[in-house]
Amino acid sequence: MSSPGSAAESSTDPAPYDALLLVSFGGPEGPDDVVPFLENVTRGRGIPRERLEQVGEHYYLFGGKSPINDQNRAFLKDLRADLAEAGVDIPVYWGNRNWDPYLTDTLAQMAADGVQRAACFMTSAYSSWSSCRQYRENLFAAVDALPEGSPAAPKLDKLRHYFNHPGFVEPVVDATLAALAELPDDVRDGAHLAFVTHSIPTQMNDASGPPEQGGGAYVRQHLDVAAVIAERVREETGREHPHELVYCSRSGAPHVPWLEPDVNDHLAALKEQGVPAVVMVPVGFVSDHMEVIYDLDTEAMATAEELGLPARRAGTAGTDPRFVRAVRDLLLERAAAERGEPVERPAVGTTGPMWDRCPVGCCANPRGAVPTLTGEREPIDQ
Ligand SMILES: CC1=C(CCC(=O)O)c2cc3nc(cc4[nH]c(cc5[nH]c(cc1n2)c(C)c5CCC(=O)O)c(CCC(=O)O)c4C)C(CCC(=O)O)=C3C
Ligand SMILES: [Fe+2]
Repeated sequence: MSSPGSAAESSTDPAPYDALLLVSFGGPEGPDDVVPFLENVTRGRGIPRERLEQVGEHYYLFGGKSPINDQNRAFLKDLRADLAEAGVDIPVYWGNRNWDPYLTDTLAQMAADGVQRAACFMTSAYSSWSSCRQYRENLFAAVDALPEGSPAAPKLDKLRHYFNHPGFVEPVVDATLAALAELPDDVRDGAHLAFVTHSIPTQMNDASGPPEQGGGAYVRQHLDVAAVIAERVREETGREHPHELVYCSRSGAPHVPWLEPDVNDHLAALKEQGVPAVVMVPVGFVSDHMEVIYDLDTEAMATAEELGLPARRAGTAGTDPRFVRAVRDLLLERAAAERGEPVERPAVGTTGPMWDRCPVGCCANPRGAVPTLTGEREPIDQ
């Protein structure tokens, strides 16, 4: 952790950055948006039609509206307030991969506003093609889509991965403690912690992280942070709750291997083993978007109920002030680093602070090379 008076905390200077860009996934805002949104997400992906119809139903169950855009609006509001209060003078923009405001429109606006160099914060904390590199491809495509003769696009940098930043982890520790506290007294002590993240194809996990580290970064990063949270929970409760990493939201064709076990199968296995209760900790997600409110709160909770397994779901980092502040800290840390000043890089667990620029070939696209921005060499193919 940085101490008072450290370079990272005393400076409020965002230079060389003159803008911050929140990069997210996007989601439908009403029933008419659901099909076009799903088409945007799955273009060229070979996801079975039945799966798409099912996922459409998840959205219709919530009025055709994903919570993710409102969550990003709330985050932006708090982030702008945090920056203003700390005296960090910088505009904050927002662009999505799959829905309005689209990154292409946001980049055009930033160019028109004369932004020279922007730091990008992604609402996705871990390494993998889906959770990191694909956003970097989206940034390239957004810049590439600027019409001929329009003002030059800003230079873009991605703020480092924050899955192991204390500002992301500590809110999840507290949320886990709160969920444990909600369990009935007679089952709490024996409860397991089921850390949940988005399943991805095993091949995508194998290709995650820098090639010279042998891949598997997606799972490794989750295991690292899960161990940290479980240990922090042990410190706070004086009791060790066994923990596992499990997965939700598998899509893709059945013959393609994805990361397992699925959270629902895991709940059944826990019941079978005589485990008295479980807390699901959606450590792979930064806010309570559709994967959380459908796949966990609706589906997995129904599974737990059927099994007669007492279960609670821990909250996500969301708009916790510590998480909002982490964005400010990451911005100022990177700004100082870019100015050549010494910086402290807070990180928990065993992985250590992540790089500022993704190495060449990091998180390879399973479908072949696509140019990206914000890496060590850009724009690059793999
Ligand atoms: C790792 C990961 C994250 C976490 C990191 C991050 O946050 O980025 C994430 C987030 C999200 N995924 C989301 C929605 C969807 N993801 C899909 C499909 C897929 N996700 C994948 C991976 C991930 N996804 C993969 C490998 C696919 C298969 C197709 C492909 O290779 O791309 C599909 C298609 C239907 C289906 O098959 O489920 C939908 C609708 C939403 C919005 C939720 C809302 O609306 O509230 C969010 C935040
Ligand atoms: Fe997804």
